[in-house]
Amino acid sequence: MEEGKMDENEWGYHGEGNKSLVVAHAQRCVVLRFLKFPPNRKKTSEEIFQHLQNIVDFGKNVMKEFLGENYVHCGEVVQLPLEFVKQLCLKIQSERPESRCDKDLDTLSGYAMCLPNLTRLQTYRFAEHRPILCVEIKPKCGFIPFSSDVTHEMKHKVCRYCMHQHLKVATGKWRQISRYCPLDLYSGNKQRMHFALKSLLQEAQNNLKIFKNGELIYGCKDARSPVADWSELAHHLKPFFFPSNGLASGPHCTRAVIRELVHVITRVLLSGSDKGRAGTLRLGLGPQGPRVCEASPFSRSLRCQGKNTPERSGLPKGCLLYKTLQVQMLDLLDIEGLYPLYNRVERYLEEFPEERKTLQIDGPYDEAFYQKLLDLSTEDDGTVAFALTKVQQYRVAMTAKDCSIMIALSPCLQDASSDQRPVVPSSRSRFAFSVSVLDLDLKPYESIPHQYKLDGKIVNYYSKTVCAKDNAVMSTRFKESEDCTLVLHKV
Ligand SMILES: O=P(O)(O)O[C@@H]1[C@@H](OP(=O)(O)O)[C@H](OP(=O)(O)O)[C@H](O)[C@H](OP(=O)(O)O)[C@H]1OP(=O)(O)O
Ligand SMILES: Nc1ncnc2c1ncn2[C@@H]1O[C@H](COP(=O)(O)OP(=O)(O)OP(=O)(O)O)[C@@H](O)[C@H]1O
Repeated sequence: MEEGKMDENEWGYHGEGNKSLVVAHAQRCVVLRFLKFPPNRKKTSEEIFQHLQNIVDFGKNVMKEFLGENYVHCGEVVQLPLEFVKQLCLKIQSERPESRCDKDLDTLSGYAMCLPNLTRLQTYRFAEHRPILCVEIKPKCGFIPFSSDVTHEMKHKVCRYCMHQHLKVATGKWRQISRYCPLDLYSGNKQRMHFALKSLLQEAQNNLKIFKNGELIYGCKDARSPVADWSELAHHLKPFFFPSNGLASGPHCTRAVIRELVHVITRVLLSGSDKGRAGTLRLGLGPQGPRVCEASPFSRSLRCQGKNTPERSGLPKGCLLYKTLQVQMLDLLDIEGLYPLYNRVERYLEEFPEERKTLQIDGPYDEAFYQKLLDLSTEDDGTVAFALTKVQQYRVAMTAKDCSIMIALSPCLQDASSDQRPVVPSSRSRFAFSVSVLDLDLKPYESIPHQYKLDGKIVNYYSKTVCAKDNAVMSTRFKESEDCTLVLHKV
């Protein structure tokens, strides 16, 4: 960043999550990511710098190793003029969704992360003039816990996302239950993946966003957001998928465009485009746990039709979904098995608080930290070292369960070379694409008790409320089995 030249008018609000807020440069292909905090919980500049540096180090030393260097963009910590940050904060305030305003942008430290704008195709420093479509997916946890420490039988049948949906709707976070199930997306089975993506398009929540030329055109901010409009989305997408064809508008056109989008995204997700040195995933965790979630409308529909559970097509090893799932599976013990180990570390730290640094609880997230994560043993020898390894693996797994995948697509001519970028065909066009992963901030050690409580709350709510009313729920998720069958055939 050229400090003297920072002008807030060159930056615009781009998006935010629970812990950070992102602004994008109008011309250049970069974003600034600021931390956010509750109004009365201010941190010192030094603490904020260290927090951001830890995020960068964790990306470089851990996530790049696990996921591959082409997928992970760590960025750098930058120091900005305080006046610029203050003015920027005032400028963007009105664009922030109300539901995110419980936290304030950090305007006091002057530190932020500078990252490539992942809604643009990577490899370009400057924004391309060619149109660019970008789909952001937050896939969440793609497996059902296989740990023998799980005490709630329901957790072996229904995935956390599907159970959590019910609690989220009950507490007003979202308006209606989504038909999306992460296990369908991670299945590697094209039909299931199509179903998962179409379900995300129907009920995006915070799991799907679509950007055109860097601008958000689809996705909801909170439960008050208007219902998604597919015909408007199709209007935006039509020039990408049917560039020279006078496909009439109307429901037929909308369906055709959405189908193209779903098919292209599935192909990209199954591609192993990572040709970098790293990404040789050293975990090698095999498929474990059930293949399907009993609450997924897809598997329910198959059962209604008297069919067996779908074949496990499996994800290709090079693809980002496969690698992400492997990192998620570092949660070997489930929170139920992990929590007593966390308590062991806590007791140790109460006795020897000065050891917190040696144990690398708050960093540094270096090569040594990474190496310890590769120990997959689950034999508890009663030591603090064992407990600590499992705690750190759990934090990394939780990070992978909450990250997002960005797919940028740019149309390329039928015969043009793709500048060595991978290309995905659709029926009527071709796209150069890039896949990246974002929000790879290591989950804090302190969040473990919260995770433990939340887990119990999600399962108890689901078991007591939803299972008791199973028939009623069936009718809200998909009215009739024929209806669901129809949807499966259409995609
Ligand atoms: O616990 P979950 O599964 O609800 O995930 C939280 C997310 O909610 P979601 O279910 O995706 O709507 C939540 O997302 P939203 O703020 O709801 O968009 C955050 O990503 C949160 O992470 P952090 O505490 O900010 O680091 C996430 O918390 P972590 O559990 O990943 O710490
Ligand atoms: N490098 C990037 N390029 C383009 N857009 C980005 C980039 N980083 C983040 N974003 C956008 O900003 C949004 C918020 O960022 P991010 O997910 O990192 O926030 P967060 O607060 O850490 O999220 P969470 O709620 O999961 O904790 C993302 O959903 C994405 O749309």
